[in-house]
Amino acid sequence: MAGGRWSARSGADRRAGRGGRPAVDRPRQAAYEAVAAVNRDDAFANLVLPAILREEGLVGRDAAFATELTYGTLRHLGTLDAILTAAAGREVQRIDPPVRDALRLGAYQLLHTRVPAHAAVSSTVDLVRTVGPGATGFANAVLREVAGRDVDAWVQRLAPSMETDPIGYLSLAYSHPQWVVRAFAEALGGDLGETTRLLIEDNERPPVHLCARPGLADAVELADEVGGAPGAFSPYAVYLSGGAPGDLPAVADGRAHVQDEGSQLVAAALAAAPLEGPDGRWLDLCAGPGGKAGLLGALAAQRDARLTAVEVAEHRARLVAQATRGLPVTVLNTDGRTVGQDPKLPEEHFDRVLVDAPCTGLGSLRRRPESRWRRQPSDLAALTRLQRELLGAALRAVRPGGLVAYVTCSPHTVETHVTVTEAARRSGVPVDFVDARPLLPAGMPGLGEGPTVQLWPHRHGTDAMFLAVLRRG
Ligand SMILES: C[S@@+](CC[C@H](N)C(=O)[O-])C[C@H]1O[C@@H](n2cnc3c(N)ncnc32)[C@H](O)[C@@H]1O
Repeated sequence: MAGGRWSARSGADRRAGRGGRPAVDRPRQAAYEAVAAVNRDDAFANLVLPAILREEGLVGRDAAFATELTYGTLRHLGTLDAILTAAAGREVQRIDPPVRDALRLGAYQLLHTRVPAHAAVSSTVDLVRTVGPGATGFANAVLREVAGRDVDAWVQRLAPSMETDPIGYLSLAYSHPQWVVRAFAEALGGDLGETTRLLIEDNERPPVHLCARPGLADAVELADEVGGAPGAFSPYAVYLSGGAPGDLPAVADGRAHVQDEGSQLVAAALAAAPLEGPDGRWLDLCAGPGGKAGLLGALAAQRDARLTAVEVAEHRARLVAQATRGLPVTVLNTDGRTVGQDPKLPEEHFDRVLVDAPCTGLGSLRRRPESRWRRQPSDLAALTRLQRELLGAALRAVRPGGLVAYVTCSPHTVETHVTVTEAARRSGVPVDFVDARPLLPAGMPGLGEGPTVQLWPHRHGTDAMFLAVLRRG
């Protein structure tokens, strides 16, 4: 990622106005730098923003405001761009990129925050003065036009009708690419009301969840310790109300790790599935950075089992080793598809296998504000091929009678149902679906007809994790 490039000019140079007076306040400057790095350099907001906040020495309310502006602007980019195009009278893509990013931040403040309109306009014009000095008059005029309506009125003016073009309407109104809206609607059985609730949830700030590692921490006690609340579904989950989770002693000393509750549930489901015969050899075929391996490793420790955690990317394999220190886990930095070729990955050897496959990540858009704009439908072909190959390798690795859990953090049916059905069909081994619903906590609502399970942000407060559990015959 190219996040380091944001600081090519010093903060003082960028901020100095006439007479050395700081022209732009530091949180807005930081948000601008982050949004520009994401749009210009393909940086990731969750990596670049913390670096900028550190470099600028922003903490507390200033850091929170910069974060809100950055994430909000990136999430709402589609709607903001449509509005800016209309307000500017020209395609937003034809506006000079630094001025365009400043306008996006200004429009976000006008339409989605309580910042008074005059402050949003004047601070953005100040910003434009430093990044595109010839465009201050243009920026002022565009933002005054934007400020003339609230966001609902803009959507009403610009979006197609919900009756004749529901996907187009939802895409513009809730700032998701059309192909993503279509994929969500399909995965939700065509229910556009539910699709709308999902899109709204995707634009919210996601909560931080901790996983209290079984045998090392208790969720209720950990919730008391960190001032959080025990999770609604996972017995290991703790909901944090705020603050930096990395600073918590429980995380620093390995009793807990940061992990979405949905990820906890699908990993724990593999461990909970009934199994006859030996149960000591567990395999995680796509382990980096080690969230699910951390939970499975802790469960393995309680059951005298050992987890082999495979990760193809070297730096991510190192993260897995860090995340599983002290647990009965062997980390292999290799390609999971080498089952049967790598002596450490023999065929018909493992009792329980997790394939947490690389995917589009459309189920965790809340956490990665830029990813909805970066992902393309054309990504699907290569990803689904890799998913099929990895699931095929898992089915070779598992012993007859053993279990394979196939997991994605995407609800796209091509990555979920189609991949599982195709991989099982091509595997050449007998495979049965295990009903995954009873493997999740009793009473969990909205789990559908089975045998697979799809979790949803708007139904469960989790990422949209998909789970299929297969038993090799
Ligand atoms: C969705 S992530 C896994 C997340 C992880 N299970 C966790 O809970 O932290 C998929 C991982 O698979 C890895 N990967 C991609 N292709 C692979 C392959 N052929 N063999 C093994 N790992 C692979 C990626 O580098 C990435 O770290």
